[in-house]
Amino acid sequence: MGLKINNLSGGYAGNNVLKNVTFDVPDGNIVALIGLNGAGKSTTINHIIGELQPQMGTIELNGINLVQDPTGFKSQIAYIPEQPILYDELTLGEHLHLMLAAHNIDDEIAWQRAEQLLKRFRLDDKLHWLPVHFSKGMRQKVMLISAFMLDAPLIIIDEPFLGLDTVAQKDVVKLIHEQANKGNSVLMTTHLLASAAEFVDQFVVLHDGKSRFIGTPQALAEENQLQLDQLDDFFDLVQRELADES
Ligand SMILES: Nc1ncnc2c1ncn2[C@@H]1O[C@H](COP(=O)(O)OP(=O)(O)OP(=O)(O)O)[C@@H](O)[C@H]1O
Repeated sequence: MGLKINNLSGGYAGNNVLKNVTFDVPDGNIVALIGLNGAGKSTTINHIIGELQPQMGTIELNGINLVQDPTGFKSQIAYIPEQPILYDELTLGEHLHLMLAAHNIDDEIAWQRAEQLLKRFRLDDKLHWLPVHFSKGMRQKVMLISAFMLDAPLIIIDEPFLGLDTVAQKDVVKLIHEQANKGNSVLMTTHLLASAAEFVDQFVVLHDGKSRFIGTPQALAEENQLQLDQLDDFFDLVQRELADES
């Protein structure tokens, strides 16, 4: 089933941002939410993680409605924010244990997943390190490990490549694929359209709080008379269109 967003309108007190946003992230699919700055990507994610209350519409994950059963809904989500959130006084190991406890996961398998991820990101000998010792990219990797070890039905990643070296970026793409291959849903935001086009199933283009296009990378490229590897030019076209309209 996966994530179903139906007719979502919402935003912040006194600022209605989203207008009738509808899209799905089916099981095993990778969907990238894209749009210019201020289009409403973070606002959509804030609604999905339950930080904002919808004015209208529904958000369901595997048949569980966010408003009717917020705990059941949120227990199915792993979320990686754009800016890492770490506690200064907790070591890397303690962060991972805290995340597992918060998700009520206490099993050997989850910890084995964490150990594999630590090795993959070359942090396996740094479990005793405090955040003050981490570089920006390492902080981002801690967030990635904390989220991917949960094996959640829906993983949400805000700008997955931000601050990562090219080796780690490739690792993230592999991890995203692995999640999808297990049948989990992946929702991400990105400004790197041509790179994302290589591995996402669908793009959802948000513009001014509305979903303006939903389809495969191929379809988005064709609609805009671009090659797939030219998709980074898409927003230049949108900007030009907006300038012509005004
Ligand atoms: N806390 C807030 N209170 C009121 N309005 C907000 C708040 N956060 C964002 N907005 C407004 O909501 C609109 C959508 O912002 P949002 O952060 O969702 O955009 P975005 O697509 O994530 O942009 P970016 O690419 O810059 O991250 C913007 O007009 C913004 O000014």
